[in-house]
Amino acid sequence: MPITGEYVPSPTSHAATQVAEYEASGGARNNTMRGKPVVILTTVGAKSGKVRKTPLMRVEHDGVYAVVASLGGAPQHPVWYHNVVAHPQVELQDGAEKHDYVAREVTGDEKALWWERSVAAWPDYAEYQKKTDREIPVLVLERA
Ligand SMILES: C[C@H](OP(=O)(O)OC[C@@H](O)[C@@H](O)[C@@H](O)Cn1c2nc(=O)[nH]c(=O)c-2cc2ccc(O)cc21)C(=O)N[C@@H](CCC(=O)N[C@@H](CCC(=O)O)C(=O)O)C(=O)O
Repeated sequence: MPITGEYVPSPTSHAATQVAEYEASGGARNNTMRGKPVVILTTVGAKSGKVRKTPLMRVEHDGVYAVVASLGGAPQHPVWYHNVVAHPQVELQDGAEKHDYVAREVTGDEKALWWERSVAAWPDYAEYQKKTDREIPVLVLERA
């Protein structure tokens, strides 16, 4: 079910700009970070109910995606993580394709597998985890 409601762009200008250009070009422009592919996650605000869109590194395996709430290894989770926990029905745009997904946080062996896939896609995740005592959450997104 597509997410509807008032879209409020990120206050982080580079993120808001990346979302705008990515969406306006059907995923053809501003779709990478240092040459690696980026996806756009659409969530519903946990408190505001507003529509939020967040550029994230692309982690995918057999049509299943993972999103990594790294925030560069900051001590706190990114705000979008709380949105996904509160409203697991999300949308993800990967290039020209945008679909509905249901997100769930993974733990244990499943998290270890997806963490390996995440670091393979974006090696900096390993550095981020070394920077913080916070365990960086990984959420798996399966087609709704
Ligand atoms: C600044 C803040 O952003 P955030 O949700 O914490 O997300 C921070 C970053 O993760 C976000 O900027 C990412 O896009 C950064 N980022 C990545 N961040 C990651 O965590 N992982 C990545 O893999 C990643 C890749 C990436 C690639 C390209 C790029 O340009 C950015 C990338 C924000 O949007 N705050 C809003 C609130 C947003 C919000 O969702 N509010 C909720 C409240 C939620 C609550 O407080 O419970 C609501 O509306 O109800 C505000 O202050 O108005």
